[in-house]
Amino acid sequence: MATKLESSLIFALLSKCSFVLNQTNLVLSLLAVTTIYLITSLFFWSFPGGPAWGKSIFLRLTCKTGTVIPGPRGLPFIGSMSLMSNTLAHRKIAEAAEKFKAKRLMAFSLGETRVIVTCNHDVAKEILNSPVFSDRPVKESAYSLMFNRAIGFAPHGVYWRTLRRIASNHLFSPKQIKRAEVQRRVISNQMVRFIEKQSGYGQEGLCFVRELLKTSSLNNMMCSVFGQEYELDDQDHVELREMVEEGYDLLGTLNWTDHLPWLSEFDPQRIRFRCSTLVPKVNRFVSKIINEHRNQTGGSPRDFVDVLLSLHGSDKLSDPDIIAVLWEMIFRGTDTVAVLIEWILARMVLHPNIQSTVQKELDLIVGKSRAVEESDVASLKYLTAVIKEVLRLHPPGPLLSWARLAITDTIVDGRLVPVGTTAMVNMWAIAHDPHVWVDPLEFKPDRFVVNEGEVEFSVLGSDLRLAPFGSGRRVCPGKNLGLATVTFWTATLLHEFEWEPLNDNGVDLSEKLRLSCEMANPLAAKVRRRRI
Ligand code: HEM
Repeated sequence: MATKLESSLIFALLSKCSFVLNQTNLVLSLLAVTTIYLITSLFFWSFPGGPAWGKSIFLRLTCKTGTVIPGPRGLPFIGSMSLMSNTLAHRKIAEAAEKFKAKRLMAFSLGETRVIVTCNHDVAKEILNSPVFSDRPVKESAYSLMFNRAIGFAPHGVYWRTLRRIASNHLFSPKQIKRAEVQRRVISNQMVRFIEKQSGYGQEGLCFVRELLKTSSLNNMMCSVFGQEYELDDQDHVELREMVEEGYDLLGTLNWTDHLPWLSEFDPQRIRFRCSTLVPKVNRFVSKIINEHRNQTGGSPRDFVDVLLSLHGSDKLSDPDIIAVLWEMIFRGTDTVAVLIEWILARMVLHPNIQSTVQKELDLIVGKSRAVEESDVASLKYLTAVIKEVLRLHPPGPLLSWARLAITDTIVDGRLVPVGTTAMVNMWAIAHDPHVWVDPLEFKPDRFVVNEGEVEFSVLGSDLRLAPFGSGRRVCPGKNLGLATVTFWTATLLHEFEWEPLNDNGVDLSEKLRLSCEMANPLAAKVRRRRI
C-alpha cells in the first residue's frame, strides 16, 4: 500500500513537470521526490505504533479518537525491529507494554509489518480463539523450507484441516500416544545408562544434560514418524541433528527482508542462501526414507510415513507435501520437549526441597525396587504441579513461537485491527502478571496442587492465564504427546538420580529466545544414583 502511495506521488509530481528535464531539473526533481518521501515517512512514523501503523491509519482515514492502539514508534522506516531481534524479545515487549500503558493491546511496526501484541489473558483469548486469526504470517524462511505445505504455516483452509485431521488420528490420538509408550521407555533406559556412563559409573558424577535431551527427543520423533530406531551415541543421525539445528536457527531468526521488502534483493542475513543449501539435504534425507517405506510390502502402517503413503482419494498427498509434513513433525517435536525438560531439571537443582518432595512422591507411588512406568504418571500429582509451574515461569514459546495473521479487518479489545496485521500473544508476560498470579516470580508448584474434589488447572488452552501450547484452531496438536514424553522422562530422571548444583553459584537461569526459549547456558549438574 505504501509503495502504491509513494509511486503515485512520484507520478503526480512528474506529470506536473511539463518542461524538458535537463540535468539541473533532474537533480531538483530527485531532491523534491526524496524530500517528499522523507516527509511522508516521518509523518507516518509519527503515529502511535510507528511507520506501518501510520500508513494504514492515514490511508484508511480511520484515525478517530479512541481507536488508536498505543505503542512505540521505534525508528523511522524500520519501526521497532530492535524489539524482536532481541534474544529476550518477550521481556522487551512486556517492558514496552508497561511503559506505553498498553498491556491489553500494543501496536508496533516491524518495518512495513503492522503488529499487535497483548500481555492480557482476556485479549489473548479474543485473538487466539477468533476465526479471523486462524492464519499465520508466512516468513520467507518458512516458505523456502517448505513449511507452507506443513501444518504450522499452511493457510487456514481445506488442506490445513486435512493435515490436522490426519495427524490427530494417526500421530496424536490417545491410542497412538499409548502405542509409542514402549519406545519412550526404551529411550528413557538409554538416557539413564548414558548418564551413568557420562558420570563414570560412580555414585556421583557430572552431567551435561542438554545434548542428551535433544538427541533423545530427536530419536523419539524419528521412531514415531519414520519408524527408525537409534542408539544415543549413534553417529548416523549427526547429519539429521545438524539439519534440525540449522532449520531451527533459520526459522527462529528475525529476517529483516520479511518486513523490509526493498531489502529482499540483498539477502543481508544470508537466510535465503542458507535455506537453499538446507532444502536439498532435507529432501535427500526424507526421500530416501520414503522410498525405503515404499519398497517394503504389505502389513498395516507401522509409522507416520506408512500412514501418509497409504492415503487415498482427496486425502492423498504429493511427495513434496509428505516431505514437508514429516520434516515439520521432526522439527517441532524435538526441541520443545528437550528445552522444557532442561528447565525442569534446572529448577530441581535450584530448589532441593521441591526436588525431594517430588522424589518422596515417586518413592511412595513407584517405590525404589523398580523403574517408573507410564501408568504411574497419572498418580504423580506433585510432579504434574511442578511441570505446570515450570511451564508458567519458562514457557518454551514465550511469544507462542508462531504468530497469527488477521485475514479480515476486525475489532480486538474495541480497537480496529486492519487485515494483514500480525497478532502476537506474550504468554510469558501473562504468566508473570501480578494481577493474575500471586508472587508471580516465585517458584511455587503448590499453587497447582489440587485437593480432593477440586478441578485441576488445565494448561492445554482452555484457560488463557497459562496456555503454553496456544489456544483455538491453531493450538499445538502435539500437546498431549509432548506432555506425556516430558512427564515420563522427567519422572524417570528424578527417580533414578539426585540432581545437585555443580558449585556454590547455583544455576544460571538466563534465557535465550530462539524459536523456543532455552537456557542461555546449558545446565551442568552433579548427579547421584538414587536407585542402585
Ligand atoms: C512441550 C512441548 C510443546 C510446546 C510447549 C508446544 C508449543 C506450541 C505452540 C505455542 C504452538 C502455537 C499454538 C498457537 O498458535 O496457538 C504450537 C504449534 C504447533 N506444534 Fe507444538 N508444542 C510442543 C510440542 C509439540 C510436539 C511434540 C509436536 C509434534 C510432534 C508439535 C507440533 C506442533 C505443530 C504441527 C504446530 C502448528 C499447529 C498449527 O498451526 O495448526 N508440538 N506448539
